[in-house]
Amino acid sequence: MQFATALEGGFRCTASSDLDLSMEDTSVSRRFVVGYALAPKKKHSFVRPSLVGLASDRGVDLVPIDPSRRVSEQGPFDCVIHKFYGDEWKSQLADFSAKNPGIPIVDRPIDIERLHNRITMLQFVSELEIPQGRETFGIPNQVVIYDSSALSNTTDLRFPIIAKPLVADGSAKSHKMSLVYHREALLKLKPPLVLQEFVNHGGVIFKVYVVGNYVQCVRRKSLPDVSPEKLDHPVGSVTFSQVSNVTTQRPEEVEYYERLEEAEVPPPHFLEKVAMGLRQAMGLRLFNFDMIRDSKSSNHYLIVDINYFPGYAKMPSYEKVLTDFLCDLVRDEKGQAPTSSSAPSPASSNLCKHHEHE
Ligand SMILES: Nc1ncnc2c1ncn2[C@@H]1O[C@H](COP(=O)(O)OP(=O)(O)OP(=O)(O)O)[C@@H](O)[C@H]1O
Ligand SMILES: O=P(O)(O)O[C@H]1[C@H](OP(=O)(O)O)[C@@H](OP(=O)(O)O)[C@@H](O)[C@@H](O)[C@@H]1OP(=O)(O)O
Ligand SMILES: [Mg+2]
Repeated sequence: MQFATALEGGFRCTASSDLDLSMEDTSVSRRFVVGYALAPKKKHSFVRPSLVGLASDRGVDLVPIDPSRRVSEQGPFDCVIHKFYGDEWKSQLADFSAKNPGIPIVDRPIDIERLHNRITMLQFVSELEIPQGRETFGIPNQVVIYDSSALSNTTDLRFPIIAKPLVADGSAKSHKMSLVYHREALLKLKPPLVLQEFVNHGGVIFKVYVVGNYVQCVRRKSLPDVSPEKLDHPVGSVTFSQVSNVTTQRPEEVEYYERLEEAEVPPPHFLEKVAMGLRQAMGLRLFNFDMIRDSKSSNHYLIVDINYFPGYAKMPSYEKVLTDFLCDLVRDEKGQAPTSSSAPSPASSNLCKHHEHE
């Protein structure tokens, strides 16, 4: 049974058994060290002074891991968070884990890897067994293409189609997509690809951020709808990349952004069900998913993408949400709370309490 708590636009789903847990009885005072392994760009965007400061005030020190050295020779860490790709990194973590079996690694590379392939990624959504209520969800019709010869054999899909690289490994190439208006244009694409039906959705995408049991939905810019007339597009296809990450607003887009801010977000109880279902199915605690509302049916939603360790800094109050998560993680693993630098007595420290925001 889950509970949802309204919190600054997001909500926290709490397993009922967690509700009795109290942080008041911490008997040992000590600080906790969270090691983080992130690429420079991610480190810059995520490990902001505001996060480091809040975590530190709550007894958690964020310490960088140098990926070029053995992880097991760094630290000691009470927990590791990471976003890196490749076998070398995986074997580093395996070595660390073997030597430090009690230290949580968020999350397991084997679970993260399923998000690096756009087919296995969305299989989680298709397999989710959640009683569908007023709101329903699914994924767009899609096929995987391994070979150019298969490009002429995609009669099951309706145009326009989005062609996405099969591999989603964080490289610039893996974000390069094409919106394809007609069949001849398909033949120019380079497999391996996923061809996905483009679904008109009013130009708004919902990014649903999950941090453990916490869920927050934000609206973002998306591709505009394609009218039937536009299918006669002379160009055949257009390429685009990371539309939802665009930060500059052009003057002619003022009206669009006003509408974006007013777009109705999916109901919290629905988001909670999908988010917690995915969290459980994937075994991941740090991710977001991109969801669009089908313009043809006001209650039908499609999940088009799932990202591991997304750009949390773009989420309002991310410092608090992430600090709560790290405090809970340490508490759950160690059975004790970290000690706040500003709270002299551990007994008086309830800074990591589950429901302090209520
Ligand atoms: N099936 C679809 N129908 C309509 N629009 C779509 C569809 N799939 C993707 N889009 C649009 O294309 C954008 C990019 O798609 P997607 O999220 O799969 O790419 P990505 O590069 O992995 O994104 P991210 O930046 O989130 O990692 C989405 O944000 C959305 O605007
Ligand atoms: O660029 P940002 O940090 O904001 O985060 C983006 C993140 O880039 P980074 O992890 O390399 O930083 C992307 O990861 P890769 O697919 O490239 O691995 C992907 O998760 C996007 O969806 C994130 O944007 P958001 O979905 O939150 O808008
Ligand atoms: Mg996306």
